[in-house]
Amino acid sequence: MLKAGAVRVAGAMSGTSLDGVDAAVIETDGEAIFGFGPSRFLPYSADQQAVLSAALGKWPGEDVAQAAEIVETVHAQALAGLDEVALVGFHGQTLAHEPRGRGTHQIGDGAVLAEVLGVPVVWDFRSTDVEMGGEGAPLAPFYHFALAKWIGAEGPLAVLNLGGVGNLTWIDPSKAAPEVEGALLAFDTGPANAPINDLMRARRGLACDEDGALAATGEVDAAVVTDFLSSPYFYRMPPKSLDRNDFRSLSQAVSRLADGDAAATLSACVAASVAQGLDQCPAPPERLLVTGGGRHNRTLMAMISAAADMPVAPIEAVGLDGDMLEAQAFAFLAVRVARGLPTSCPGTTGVRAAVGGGTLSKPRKG
Ligand SMILES: Nc1ncnc2c1ncn2[C@@H]1O[C@H](COP(=O)(O)OP(=O)(O)OP(=O)(O)O)[C@@H](O)[C@H]1O
Ligand SMILES: CC(=O)N[C@H]1[C@@H]2OC[C@@H](O2)[C@@H](O)[C@@H]1O[C@H](C)C(=O)O
Repeated sequence: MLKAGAVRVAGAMSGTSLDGVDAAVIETDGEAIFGFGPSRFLPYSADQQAVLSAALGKWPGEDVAQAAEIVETVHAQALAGLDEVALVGFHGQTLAHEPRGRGTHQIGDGAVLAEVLGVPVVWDFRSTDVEMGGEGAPLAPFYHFALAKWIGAEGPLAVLNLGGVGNLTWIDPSKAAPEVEGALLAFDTGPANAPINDLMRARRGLACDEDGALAATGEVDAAVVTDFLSSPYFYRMPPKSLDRNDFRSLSQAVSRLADGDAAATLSACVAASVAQGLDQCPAPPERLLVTGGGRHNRTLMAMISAAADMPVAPIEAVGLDGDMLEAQAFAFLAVRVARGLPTSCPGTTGVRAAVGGGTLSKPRKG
């Protein structure tokens, strides 16, 4: 039985690591969470990944039709039959992100998906925020706020997502709503899995440093970490956001290192940027809960625990699913858009005022 006011809604996310599509169902009214439904991960094939990878960095007007079709098809497959839902939140695939320049570009047409699934779809979540002077990212923080309430947190806590890029949300759960001043501060911490994956692909032909096994064998080159931390990005006050391939020079910086040392050094850079991010929080969080694929990397997690001055744990410690959090977030945000509630605010994206992004596309009848 659905709680009064709640809807069953699916969300889907194709992240910056280009591994595939996460899809998950939750029950929510866009403010509180009432329950979690089924979830599914559908990987891209190597050929599909190659097409998506080649499309990275492209902007509207450039030919990305083949990549967009892949994104729409794999999402349709991941969402079809997942559960009976009233609404879908569809993030799409980010190809390029330059909020202070050319904007933000996600591919995948929500109107097409609405027709295929026969369900209303909310999509294009980031453009309005950027048009209103915001970073357009991160957007999961409003969901993190609802999760903090769900787990009954009382003091400030932080959620770290280790995807292709890392992002951190500081939450004061004593506030009444996410858009209230002082409830949230959120920003991208720096590169996370993307440079590690790129190294593994180039040196070993592998998708990632499984469990951090390679990094565990290496020595950290401290000079590379120090140089990385001197980037102006780390001195910018949050909110702030990154494109997947910002910090491309980091790959160059480890090119002369042996494989294990390079993996250890990249992981240490990620941990150092997380520590830097924690220092930019308004007050020390009581704990750091880690979500996203990087929490499976034991070496990276150990480095983050050593660098952070607080308990660090995968988000499973509070009964949540760290592999599906972002898909759930876009389900939650879809309901907020449908209800006309904001999805970002000055504390999460630097937008001028709280704003709701997203386009609602309904399937044609008949
Ligand atoms: N067992 C593992 N060991 C090491 N790394 C892992 C493991 N499992 C997943 N990962 C890393 O997590 C990545 C996937 O994480 P996730 O799905 O959170 O990223 P994403 O959603 O694509 O990115 P983003 O949050 O930036 O959009 C993989 O590409 C890999 O680097
Ligand atoms: C532009 C874009 O797609 N950014 C992603 C990316 O992946 C992680 C980090 O960079 C975060 O800012 C964001 O995704 C999550 C889901 C967010 O918006 O909260």
